[in-house]
Amino acid sequence: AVDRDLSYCAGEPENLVNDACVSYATLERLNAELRPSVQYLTQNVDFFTYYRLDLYGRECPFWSDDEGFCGNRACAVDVADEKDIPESWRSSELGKLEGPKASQPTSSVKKGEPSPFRGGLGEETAESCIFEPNDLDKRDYCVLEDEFNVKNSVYVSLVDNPERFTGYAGKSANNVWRAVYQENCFDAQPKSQSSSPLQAFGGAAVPLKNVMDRRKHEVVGQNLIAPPPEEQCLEKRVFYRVISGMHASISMHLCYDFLNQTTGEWGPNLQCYKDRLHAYPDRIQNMYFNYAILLRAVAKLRNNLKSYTFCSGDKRTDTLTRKRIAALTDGIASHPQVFDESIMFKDENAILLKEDFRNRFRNVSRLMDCVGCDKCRLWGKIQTAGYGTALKVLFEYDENAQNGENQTLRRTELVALVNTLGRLSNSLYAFTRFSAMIEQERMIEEMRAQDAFSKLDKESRKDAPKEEKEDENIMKWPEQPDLTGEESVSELFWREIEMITFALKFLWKSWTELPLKVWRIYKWGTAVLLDKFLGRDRFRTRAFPYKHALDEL
Ligand SMILES: Cc1cc2nc3c(=O)[nH]c(=O)nc-3n(C[C@H](O)[C@H](O)[C@H](O)COP(=O)(O)OP(=O)(O)OC[C@H]3O[C@@H](n4cnc5c(N)ncnc54)[C@H](O)[C@@H]3O)c2cc1C
Repeated sequence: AVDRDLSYCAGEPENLVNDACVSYATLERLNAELRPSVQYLTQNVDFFTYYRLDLYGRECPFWSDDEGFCGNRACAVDVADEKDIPESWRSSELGKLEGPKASQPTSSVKKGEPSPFRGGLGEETAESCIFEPNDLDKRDYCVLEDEFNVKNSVYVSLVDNPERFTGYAGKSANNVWRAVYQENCFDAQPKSQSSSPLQAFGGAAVPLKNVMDRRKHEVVGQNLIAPPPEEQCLEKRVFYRVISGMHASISMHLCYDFLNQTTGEWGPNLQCYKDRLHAYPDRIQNMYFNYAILLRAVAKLRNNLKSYTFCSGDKRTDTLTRKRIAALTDGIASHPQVFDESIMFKDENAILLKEDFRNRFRNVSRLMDCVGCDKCRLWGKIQTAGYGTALKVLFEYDENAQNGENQTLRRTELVALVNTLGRLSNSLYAFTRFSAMIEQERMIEEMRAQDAFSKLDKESRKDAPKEEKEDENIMKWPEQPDLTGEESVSELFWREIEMITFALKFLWKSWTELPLKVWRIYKWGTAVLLDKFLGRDRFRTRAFPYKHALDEL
């Protein structure tokens, strides 16, 4: 087990997060600075607090798992009432659309092109507010929610459905995690579509048995799949870090917002944290790594988001939302870059490797339909979409492109990206809280040990002979070096003064203690006489209270 103070946060450059260009300490500082901004966006700004998704309509494309469904109340999702949603996002508005190609004003739709929409949207509703293409763009790293699918999609308030402990566990959860990690088993030579254990996106679903046969990749021990060795290429290491960091962040949340089944109260569960994360510093490192790549992706969107249409139906709200997100992107951009994506996908296999990477990540996002708990599925989908969007921005976007050259993010992507950053920000915060609890626990244990020691010490002093204790009260003559005959007058004078002072103190002490001593001697004498009179021989063992003084004489 690694404690925070052993390997983390001691400053740069020794404590860099592997494969990122930033230390733990810097990421923690950044999080302290940016957290209020991220919290505000994800808790208070409508654009980021509602997510539209097909929560119940999609079947797991890889296996059938009828028994894996979680029936706990904590697994349920409260669906938002459409009345609470800005008008331009409602089904009635979405229903007016036909095509998938509506675009943000900054995208590459050329002037004079026919409108992609069939129905009139009303003056207040920009086309860009309602688009959500339902076909996969070749640059996408995840299979996005089809917001355009009016029939099956629902709006969910992310504030009312926080990610936390649900009790979802067992075979179903384990199967999903196992399949997610198996996406990391890249072949030696990247292939474009078919090298994934689940078959790349678009391929036929593979039965679970085949997926499970891949267990040969596993190591017996801590992780479901061994992390790729350091000598493996950066891209494969990054893939693993992203999924392991996401898993760690989910575990962090369920441990931090845990249901105490005895008291019915929600709160941090330190043992849960110890079991799942504290003992595995690599998992925590991957969580920090994810925070770094999310920060970099959001910073890269800085220019892009300046002209984004937020579609609340109210221009003032849109302007405020834009200002809020600009405060976040500017805040990140005011610090040195924390991750350098430009060094990835550079060698001769780059194109195939990137396609393989993308297909595998799409499969991870599709696996979220196999999660048997609604709440977990909701947050699983948001986070895979958030990481998918971050990867797309990192590897497909040009930071310095002019308006319109980069593909504009869909609402689903941007909401997922910012909420995933919010999740990681919370995870880092929870990590510092858990670390503080562990430190507190260590200090309490130390104090207990000290307490036990001093009790033992007291006991042994109690058993020591009384005379020794009383010796402490004896005044000792000041120690003075022997006279050599060469002392100066002033030295002799001060020696004398010291002796006189001591003698005066001694006299004072003797006089002030005299009544107490007389009382003690009187008590001792009467007790001895009484014992003698009663014929008891206890007086023989009764020590004279000033025996030591007599001994000295
Ligand atoms: C997508 C998804 C979302 C979920 N969301 C929630 C939720 O919101 N609330 C909730 O209560 N439960 C949620 N769960 C369930 C939760 O993640 C666990 O699966 C469950 O609590 C059982 O935990 P476990 O101890 O069996 O280990 P799991 O977390 O299931 O892990 C399985 C195995 O993976 C390995 N492993 C664990 N963490 C890492 C890591 N970071 N890096 C590498 N390897 C690792 C270990 O070998 C471990 O034994 C979710 C599950 C999934 C698949």
